Amino acid sequence: MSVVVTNGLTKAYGDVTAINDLNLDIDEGEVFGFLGPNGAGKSTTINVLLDFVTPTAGSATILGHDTQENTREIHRRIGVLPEGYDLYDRLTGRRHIRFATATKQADDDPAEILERVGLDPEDADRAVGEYSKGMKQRLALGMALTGSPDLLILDEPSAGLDPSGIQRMQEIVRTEADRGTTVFFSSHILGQVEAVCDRVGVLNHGELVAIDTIEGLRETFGSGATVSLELDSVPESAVSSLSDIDGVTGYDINAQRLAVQCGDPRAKARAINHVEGAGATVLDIHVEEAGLHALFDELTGTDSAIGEPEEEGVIA
Ligand SMILES: Nc1ncnc2c1ncn2[C@@H]1O[C@H](COP(=O)(O)OP(=O)(O)OP(=O)(O)O)[C@@H](O)[C@H]1O
Repeated sequence: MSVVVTNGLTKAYGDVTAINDLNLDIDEGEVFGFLGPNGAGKSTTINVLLDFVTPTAGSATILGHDTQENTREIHRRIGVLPEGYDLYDRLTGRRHIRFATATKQADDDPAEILERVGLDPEDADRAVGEYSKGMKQRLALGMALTGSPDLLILDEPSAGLDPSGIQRMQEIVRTEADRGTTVFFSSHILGQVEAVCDRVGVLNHGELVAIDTIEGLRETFGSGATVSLELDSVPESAVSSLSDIDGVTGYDINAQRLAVQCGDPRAKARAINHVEGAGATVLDIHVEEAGLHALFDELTGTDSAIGEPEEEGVIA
């Protein structure tokens, strides 16, 4: 069953087209990564889905309801972790969860939810004004989880989280999906999306430039792999016609090591057979798949290495 559907969804702010003719169809239980650099239109899409912003053209449905007509019913059945959430400094974490639970007319145990997002029982009774950024983010995720939502909309869910918080958040996302919840996971961090998402839509300047699984994107955009062969010798005949092999896009020679760039997965075996056919003995093989960075740089025309935190790829 389709849970999120957009048809030609478009939103312009004056001369700026924030999203243009967006067509999405996201299934029940799917974790859908919505990936794009800053200003791509991710938050605008979420704001339109939540009916906080009126589209200029097109329409959208969530759980079969028109987003502009059945807003109340939709909001009752979804959990949202927005980018700039509002928390009340003077209220405790527990009160926030109680408030979210009451709004959804649910009966969640606040202690269970707080434990799930990794907030200690002592912190549950502290005023949120004393919380760190990561603790606030955990609480906001907990609020989104109340009422066992059919759809979770998460905007940059890892913001402010430490590595264990990120791991916990990712586990929650997968657990929710396993129980049938659809997750709309918006982020500009490649590693996050790759770690949890079944499918990815890449947004750039308001346009959906690709939509597929990560593996599918790799195949379609042919970012390929480099096969490094350690040889006993590098006969001239082994390299002279290497570029003629279907799917081989280039090569480098460094002493006895031959690195062959393959745009097509099948080219790897062809290159090895070719080299052996020319009389060389392959002593060792190392295959390096093209990084996701190259793939997304290609899709968005950005340099994802810029502003990259230690372990994450960021499109910036
Ligand atoms: N209220 C607004 N008024 C005018 N322009 C806006 C408004 N909101 C968004 N925009 C413009 O729409 C475009 C898309 O912005 P949006 O916030 O949706 O991007 P994003 O992908 O969420 O970016 P980020 O990753 O930085 O949060 C940008 O060019 C932005 O300047």
